[in-house]
Amino acid sequence: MSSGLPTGIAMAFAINVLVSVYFFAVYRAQQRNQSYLYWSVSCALFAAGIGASVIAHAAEGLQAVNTLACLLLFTASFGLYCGLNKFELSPGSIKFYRRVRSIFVVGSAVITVAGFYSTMVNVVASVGMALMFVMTEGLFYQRKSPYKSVYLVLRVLLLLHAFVLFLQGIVMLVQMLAAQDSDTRYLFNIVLLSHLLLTVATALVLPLLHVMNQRRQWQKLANLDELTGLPTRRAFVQKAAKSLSADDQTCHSLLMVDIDHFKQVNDQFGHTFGDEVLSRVGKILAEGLRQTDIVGRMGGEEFAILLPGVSTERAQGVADRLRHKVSELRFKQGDKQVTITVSIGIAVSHEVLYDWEHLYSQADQALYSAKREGRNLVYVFS
Ligand SMILES: Nc1nc2c(ncn2[C@@H]2O[C@H](COP(=O)(O)OP(=O)(O)OP(=O)(O)O)[C@@H](O)[C@H]2O)c(=O)[nH]1
Repeated sequence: MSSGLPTGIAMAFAINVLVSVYFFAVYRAQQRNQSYLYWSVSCALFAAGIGASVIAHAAEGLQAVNTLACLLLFTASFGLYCGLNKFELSPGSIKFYRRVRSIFVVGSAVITVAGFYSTMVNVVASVGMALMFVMTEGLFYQRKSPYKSVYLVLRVLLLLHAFVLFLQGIVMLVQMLAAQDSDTRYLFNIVLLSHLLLTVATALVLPLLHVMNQRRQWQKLANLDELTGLPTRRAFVQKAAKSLSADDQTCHSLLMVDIDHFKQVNDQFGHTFGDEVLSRVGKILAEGLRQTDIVGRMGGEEFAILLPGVSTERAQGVADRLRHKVSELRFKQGDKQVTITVSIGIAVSHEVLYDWEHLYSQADQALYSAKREGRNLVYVFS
């Protein structure tokens, strides 16, 4: 061994032990998220595999230890796959997992058998691990994620490591066939280096991504109304104002929808019944809208719908359809059937960069007129 090799090995060993302990600590802190446990075990196995291969090299002839080292390293690469397969940001399909598990079982058997042919075992292990890293990279393939660029770092490192492992396997095979014994330590150092980069990247990137994703989900939940699952007033106003300020639409229609005599509904049938009414009306309003339309619960029994690029006539048609659909709802209360109605006020912006407050106030006035005129009506602000 050159003087550089033991240093590289010692570093790889130490870093894998450290990262293993670190992942285990994160596993305990992160409500026992299994991905971290897999990665912790995977790093511990890498460290053990590195240790075993050092022993096998130091004492020539310990072929069984060399085989054990290969098995440990191969299992470690499978552990990395398993952790990412369970990671909420890159969940793999069960079918794909079963295939990879079969490859792992077959690969382990082949390594064990190849262990009887001294050098062959290193070739098989190198190629097997390369395959495992390619499979792991496959977990990100075509996956939609808001953190694509961060994942790109991991993907590149996974493929790079797979490539150098594969190269190492090929070089060892050629040497074996040519019965040569030239120096391949430079390649081994490159393998160690690329693995080191991968280990450090997973240790830094994955927990960070996890926290970022959790924060994103909490934000999403905070923007949704618990009862109806629709955006809250704040979230709706934010989205609507953004949509209004976009200059690619010529007009926007805002519909303010309010359940009629909802206080009576609550008083007569109870708050739980009132909640069910709100929930079902929310569903009806959200149904059949386009992707660009925005619906939200403004509070109490009031909802709002913004229809970008929709003129007065079409908005009136949508409002009439919704009003009709709500009036067709049937709520069971004992042996009675209860029906409800809604009033809708419409305001339409005919200018680009129409002010949100302005539009909202006009739709509210139209809604007030609909209520005043007898309810169960659609009224357009004029
Ligand atoms: N069940 C239930 N009731 C709610 C909720 N939020 C607000 N309310 C009730 O909604 C009712 C609104 O009553 P009002 O503002 O007087 O309106 P209304 O009775 O519908 O009368 P009009 O709008 O004029 O037809 C109140 O009784 C509130 O307590 C909720 O989340 N669940």
